Order: sequence, then structure tokens, then C-alpha cells
Amino acid sequence: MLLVNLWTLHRDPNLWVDPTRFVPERFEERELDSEIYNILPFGVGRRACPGSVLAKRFMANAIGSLIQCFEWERIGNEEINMTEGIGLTMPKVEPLIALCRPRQLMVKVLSNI
Ligand code: HEM
Repeated sequence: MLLVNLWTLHRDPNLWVDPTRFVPERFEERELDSEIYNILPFGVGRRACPGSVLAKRFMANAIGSLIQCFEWERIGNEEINMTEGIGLTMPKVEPLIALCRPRQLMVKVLSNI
């Protein structure tokens, strides 16, 4: 069995400028499905994730809905500690606590669900 270390690949300073900085703009210029093998969130080849198309669509919908339907605020002003904890889903050592409230336009919609 061959396991590819995606964690290291996605943080390799030879492949990424300032790899641990959150810079979503770095993906603007290209498609994730391109032939460039320095980002493989869904694996590659015959055993690659069969749910990748669903996941990408769903993520855009989920994040879009969270932003469209709710106002988000941080609690506190201190810098967010991004240190990674141990676990399969990469938890943060310090959980991020945020406050959300439905946007005025959404109160009626959400109270009917
Ligand atoms: C953000 C969401 C997701 C990520 C990052 C992700 C990532 C991955 C990765 C890295 C693999 C291993 C690929 C390999 O072995 O090279 C995998 C396998 C798999 N994923 Fe996903 N996945 C996601 C969502 C989904 C969804 C929504 C489904 C199903 C609806 C799904 C179903 C599967 C299955 C069945 C496999 C095993 C494929 C095999 O071993 O042949 N995944 N996924």
C-alpha cells in the first residue's frame, strides 16, 4: 500500500509561497482539477475521491448560505491561534468561537423551517 503524504505536499515551501498563510487568492488563476500535482485534496488516480464533484458544489453552497443567511462576529480581538491539533479532521488546538445571528431578511425564512 502506498500512502501519499498530502499534508506535507500542501505545505511544501518549494511548491507554495508562504504555504501556511491563508491566501485564497492563490487559487484564483487556476482550476483545482488541472494537471498540476501540487494540490491533491481529493487524491488522484483510480482511487481518488469519487465524491469530489459533489463536495466542491456542496461546499460552495454551504459556505455561501452561511455568509448569506447569517451575520458573523468574532468574540475577542486577540490573534487567532491557528495551531493544528491532533486528529483525522485537523482540529485546531484552540477552537474558534464565533457568534452568528440570522440576517434580518432571513429571520422570517428561518423561523418557518
Ligand atoms: C471536502 C470533502 C472531501 C474531501 C477533502 C475528500 C477527500 C478524499 C480523499 C483524499 C480520499 C482518498 C483518495 C486516495 O486514496 O487517493 C477520498 C476517498 C473517498 N471519498 Fe472523499 N472527500 C470528500 C468528500 C467526499 C464525499 C462527499 C463523498 C461521497 C459522497 C466521498 C466519498 C469517498 C469515497 C467512497 C472514497 C474512497 C474511494 C476509493 O478508495 O476508491 N468523499 N476522499
